[in-house]
Amino acid sequence: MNTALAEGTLEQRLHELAAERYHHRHPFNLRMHDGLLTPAQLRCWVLNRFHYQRHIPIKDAHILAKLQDPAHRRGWIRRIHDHDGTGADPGGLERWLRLGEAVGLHRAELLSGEGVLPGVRFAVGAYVSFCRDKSPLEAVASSLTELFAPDLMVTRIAAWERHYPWIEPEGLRYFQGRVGQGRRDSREAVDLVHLWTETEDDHRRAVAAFTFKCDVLWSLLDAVDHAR
Ligand SMILES: O=C(O)c1cc(C(=O)O)c2c(n1)C(=O)C(=O)c1cc(C(=O)O)[nH]c1-2
Repeated sequence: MNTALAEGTLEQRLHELAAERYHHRHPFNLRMHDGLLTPAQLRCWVLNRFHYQRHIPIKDAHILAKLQDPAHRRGWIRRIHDHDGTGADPGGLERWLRLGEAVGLHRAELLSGEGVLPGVRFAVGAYVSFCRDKSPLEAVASSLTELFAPDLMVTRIAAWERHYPWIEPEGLRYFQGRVGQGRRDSREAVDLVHLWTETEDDHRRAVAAFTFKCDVLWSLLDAVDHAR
């Protein structure tokens, strides 16, 4: 496959798919951005998203174990540090716990995992299993939804500041820090996917992995949206 052509085609296809299927279009996110969620609904989202969040370093450890090149492992291991913390940085999971407190949850509630909805458990479990069982190309390609997460977080930060002033500003720190990390991580993942995409079939599998991940994120929000 012509490399330049393949790179342009892959990114174009991901943008087309994201426009249809990425969770920025989910009705729950649209209501969040319009300021229509109750405090209880926002708390439900934060608690259930923590279940996703705490499994990100676990799925990244599965990916790390597949990488043969030390330079690739050196890059990927940073993702685990970003979430779990290192040195003076408490890490993204700790910032998410503080987000929980800012919306009125106790960190013990988040850490216990009680209250995680069945649909969220299934969606997150499917993502971890996918990264454990599939090829490095597919596992890394499934992270490419992160190409679209930073813009969504910028929208979310503005919407929270405007519509939910009862949330302590400290709660926004996770998203504020994640915008830059997400841009960097997704560019690195794009480079790896390009490196490993040699055939039409590789291209098809990368696109399928991205589509699967859009469905994971969408299913998670479906479960939260239907919670009573
Ligand atoms: O808040 C969001 O909308 C959102 C989306 C995504 C994503 O698109 O996968 C991630 C995150 N946040 C996030 O915070 C995060 O750490 C993250 C890691 C990954 C991944 O697949 O490796 N996605 C995402």
